[in-house]
Amino acid sequence: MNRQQLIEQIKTKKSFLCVGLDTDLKKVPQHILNEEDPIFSFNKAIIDATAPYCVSYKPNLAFYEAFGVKGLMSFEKTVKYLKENYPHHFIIADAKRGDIGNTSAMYARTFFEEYDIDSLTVAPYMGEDSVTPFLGYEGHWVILLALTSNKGSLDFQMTTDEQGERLFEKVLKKSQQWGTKDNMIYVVGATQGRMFEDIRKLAPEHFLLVPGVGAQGGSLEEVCRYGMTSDCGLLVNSSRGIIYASTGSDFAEVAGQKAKELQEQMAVQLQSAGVI
Ligand SMILES: O=c1ccn([C@@H]2O[C@H](COP(=O)(O)O)[C@@H](O)[C@H]2O)c(=O)[nH]1
Repeated sequence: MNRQQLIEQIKTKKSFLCVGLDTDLKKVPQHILNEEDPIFSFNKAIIDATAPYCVSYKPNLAFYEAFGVKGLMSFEKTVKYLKENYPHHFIIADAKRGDIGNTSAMYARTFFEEYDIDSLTVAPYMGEDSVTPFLGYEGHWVILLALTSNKGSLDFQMTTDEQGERLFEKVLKKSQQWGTKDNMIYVVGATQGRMFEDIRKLAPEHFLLVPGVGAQGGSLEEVCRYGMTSDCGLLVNSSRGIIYASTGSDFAEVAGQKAKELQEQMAVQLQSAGVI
């Protein structure tokens, strides 16, 4: 999916919601565990219930790899289900990859050729040759970690050099020599609040993937106030806040309601920013 198509989807659906498929068998309703492929069954129900309200899905690979080959098969089935039934939803593989060049090239092959997923999260800290192998795929995106939602973002990302430049700022500047707003998105945690102002000084037009609304307590309103652009420029993720809103037999219905609530708040933000 290219940038223009993503923007069209956001405007049509009045939503920039990304539903996180962090499927944890310890948290899914009991009856799902009787299914042949419980992870896929859970995902399918969540996807069918939330698809009208979101533009994107983000399976986090950790939740699939934790179950070895079986987990990867559930991941593959989920991606295939999305592509066949909801081809206009932007798929993010949250795998936080990145290695020396030839190894990154194999990761790129996995996600962009084998699975043909729209985008992949990548860690920037091994530098240019670890990121550029992901950038040669038309219609596919690198989502580079810039300023993450966790407390540990203070440990490295917020540290400054002698000139007072913070490490996340260096990442934003340097990486724009490798990729463009048409193939690179940055991760900025919703918990970073007003820091979106600083991010926008360096990346005024890039899309931002924003995890941290919901379970981590980030504010959608604040993210929009400081981070929204005239094209929206945001994909806001919620995983646990949607998919585990109910652990009963009504889990999918309640997930749909939660996604709808977020979509309605997003429509208000898009309208007041003049995006729609
Ligand atoms: O800075 C980051 C980068 C990635 N994540 C991931 O996003 C989701 C958030 O899940 P919630 O349940 O909505 O908190 C999860 O997959 C994280 O690994 C992040 O939270 N922060």
